[in-house]
Amino acid sequence: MKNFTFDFCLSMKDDPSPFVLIFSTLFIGILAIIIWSYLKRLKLSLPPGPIGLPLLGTLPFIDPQLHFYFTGLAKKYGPIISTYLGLKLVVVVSSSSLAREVLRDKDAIFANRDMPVSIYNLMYGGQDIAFTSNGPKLIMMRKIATQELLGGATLQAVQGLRKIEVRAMIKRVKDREGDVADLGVELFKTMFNLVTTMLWGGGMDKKGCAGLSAKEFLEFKDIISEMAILAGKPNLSDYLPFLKNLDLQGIKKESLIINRRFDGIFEQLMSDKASNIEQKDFLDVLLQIKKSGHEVGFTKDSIKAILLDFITAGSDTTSSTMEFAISEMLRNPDIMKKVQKELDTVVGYDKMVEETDVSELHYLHAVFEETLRLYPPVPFLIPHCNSEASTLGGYDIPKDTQVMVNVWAIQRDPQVWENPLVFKPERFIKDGGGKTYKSSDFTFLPFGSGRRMCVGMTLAHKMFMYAMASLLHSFEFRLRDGEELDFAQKFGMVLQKKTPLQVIPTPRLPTSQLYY
Ligand code: HEM
Repeated sequence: MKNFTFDFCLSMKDDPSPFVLIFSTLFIGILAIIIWSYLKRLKLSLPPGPIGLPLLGTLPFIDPQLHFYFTGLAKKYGPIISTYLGLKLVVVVSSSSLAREVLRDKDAIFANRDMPVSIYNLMYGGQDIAFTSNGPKLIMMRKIATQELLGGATLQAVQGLRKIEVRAMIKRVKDREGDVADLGVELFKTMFNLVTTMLWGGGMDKKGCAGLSAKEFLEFKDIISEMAILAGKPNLSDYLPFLKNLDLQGIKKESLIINRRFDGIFEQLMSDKASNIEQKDFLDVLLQIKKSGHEVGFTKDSIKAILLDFITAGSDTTSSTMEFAISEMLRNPDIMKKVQKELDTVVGYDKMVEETDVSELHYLHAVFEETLRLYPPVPFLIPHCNSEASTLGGYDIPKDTQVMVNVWAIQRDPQVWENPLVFKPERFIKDGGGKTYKSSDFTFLPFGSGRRMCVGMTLAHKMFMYAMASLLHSFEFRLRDGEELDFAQKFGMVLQKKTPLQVIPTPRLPTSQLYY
């Protein structure tokens, strides 16, 4: 042993091997990074939080169910915490006053995004709306989206499309009468079809839908869910940039595979468009803007990224909200009865729900808000990032910190909400002192607030109300014998139910013809 050590040292002295050179350079580099980040931290007054290990920070200790993890830390350290995940400083705010500071008072500073490797590879280098940095290009993209696709006038004009999709869903559920229906899949399919029809004039089962068969559609549902999980998954490459090229968890590889699946479809759609100028939909508008050489500077890839943004942001969020709402109503039959009583009064018993009925359904609207309170589909918003050094709650926040607004915790804060864990739509009824997601007190912000606020809020509201009203007016639902409701969640960029909601539907309306 003694000889071996001696020989090794001698051989190093004489002629250090490349391995030894690489190893020592790496070691010195990492040591320098650790000392540098430690000194940097010492100079600043950062929010409190767990320190973690050198280099890795708290990365080895985090629970992938981040909404539980950060809410637990807030209980220990207070409403603003900071921690290093690897080399990245992450700040999480969990009170309405701090949310106001991020999203209103310092909105212009905190409106950038911190792009994970998964999104970079999924979204064509992050050229979509959700990951474009704050600035003129973002303002222009949001303006096009709200004016051409998601604004009041356009949404009014495509009311007929919503009717087609919702009625098709009712028919599909009716066909499962007495059998098990997977409501999660049905609701997702309805939203997916609606969004894709608005985008390029075709959902599943329609000509021009890029040839998606029923089997391929189910694969797509899984892929979109997978994307949301991937995008929310802590990735070593995001937190330890020197590991980026190693892709230790395979997240980059998986993201690229998903991107290629979509890319094939988008290429097909765009070439179909070139030979078909009769239809006018969102893709036409984007292609026209690209052709006109508009200052926003759309490329083929940025158009694909925007399409993907709408498919992912638009389908899962709304359908997952509906799934949680029905689950809560199955757990609370009195609430279900109240909703159905309201439907029978407003709509009647001898016809199907029309979208024009929806504005009278105040109790169902309260169910929508209460579901968004307890199960916000985007529990930390899409993480924000600051374009310059700033402060929050009096603490220093260095430039490019990842800032997460813990909507999950804010909307369950016992100081704001009485019995916060109880599902109680009445708290949103006006004479019960109700709040609304459009109000600006920052205690209820499922769609965010400020310049990065969700652009699909009105569509989500319309679809939730119309689809839920139609389902609950048309059917009674029950679980299979001996089955229990499960409210466990899968954390990702979009929060989803862990076990899909499968129920047995029984028609409520007097004649079968109404369903077809
Ligand atoms: C219940 C349904 C929905 C919820 C709860 C929801 C919530 C959110 C939230 C919290 C954000 C991030 C806000 C922030 O980072 O500050 C967001 C962004 C976004 N949402 Fe939604 N959303 C829903 C449905 C939709 C729909 C239907 C669409 C479009 C079809 C859509 C499109 C977008 C887009 C494009 C962004 C990015 C905006 C930006 O970064 O500037 N969302 N949404």
